[in-house]
Amino acid sequence: MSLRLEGVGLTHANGFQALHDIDLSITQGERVAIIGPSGAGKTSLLRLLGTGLEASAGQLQLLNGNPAVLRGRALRRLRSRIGLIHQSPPLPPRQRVVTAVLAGRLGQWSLLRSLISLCYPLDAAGARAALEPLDMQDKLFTRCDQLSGGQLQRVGIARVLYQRADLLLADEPVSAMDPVLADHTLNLLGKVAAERGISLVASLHAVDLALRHFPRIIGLRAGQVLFDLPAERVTQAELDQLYNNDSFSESVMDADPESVLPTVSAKAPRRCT
Ligand SMILES: Nc1ncnc2c1ncn2[C@@H]1O[C@H](COP(=O)(O)OP(=O)(O)OP(=O)(O)O)[C@@H](O)[C@H]1O
Repeated sequence: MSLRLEGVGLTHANGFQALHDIDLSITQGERVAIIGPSGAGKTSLLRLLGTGLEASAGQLQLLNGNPAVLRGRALRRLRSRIGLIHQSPPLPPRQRVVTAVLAGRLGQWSLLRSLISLCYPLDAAGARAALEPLDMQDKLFTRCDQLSGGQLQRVGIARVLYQRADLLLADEPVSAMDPVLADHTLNLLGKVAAERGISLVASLHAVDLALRHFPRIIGLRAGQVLFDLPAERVTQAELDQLYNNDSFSESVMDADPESVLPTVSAKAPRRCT
């Protein structure tokens, strides 16, 4: 069992309850996409699974450990086994790509080795190997503040690949990538997870990518699981219910079509002739 949640709730520091009574089991090796409207709680759930936030109710088991009772070295060891891919990787702007990737193993190295690696890359070949499948090897010594959003996301992914985590969590991992790169990157993550027999849990706004790359889909809405289904059983009706937004659909319905259409078509990409 990679993870199990029983009656889990999450209340943020300001008192807002982002997750309600979540029951969920993900077995070793499963690949699961979490989809749902903006504000549904996808990031909150992934941060909880990444031990960045603590559940305010219920029980959470991660890689057979209970993060709520772990402290000090035991908690650090659990964290070092979880690879968290951020939508916007929090990388120091002046850091070189090689150092950012090698930081994936800081939690597994001794303090001395970690400090040396931060100043002098001890395993540049390992970092290059992690960057290669993402076509980023030529940026090995580039500073992070000289990368595009999609390139930064790929560095964040290379860092987690280098980490060799036992559980992969990804929050909108391809949101800044073009469609071809996004497809390639999700293929790669799925392949790595399958080869290593580890679970991959990713939040995605692109429903087509979720359905294509993940065998199991969890629909999250207003902090609750609306459905948890094999990808082939997710229907259009389920998606309509998941993304239903009364305020927007009413305002679009009420609007004069003439006033809406020109705005939409003005944004649409044009074919080259
Ligand atoms: N640190 C925080 N403090 C207080 N409320 C928060 C915090 N982080 C998120 N929230 C609230 O929790 C709810 C869920 O937010 P979350 O970021 O998990 O949603 P999401 O599904 O990832 O959204 P999006 O798709 O827009 O990224 C939102 O209403 C948000 O305002």
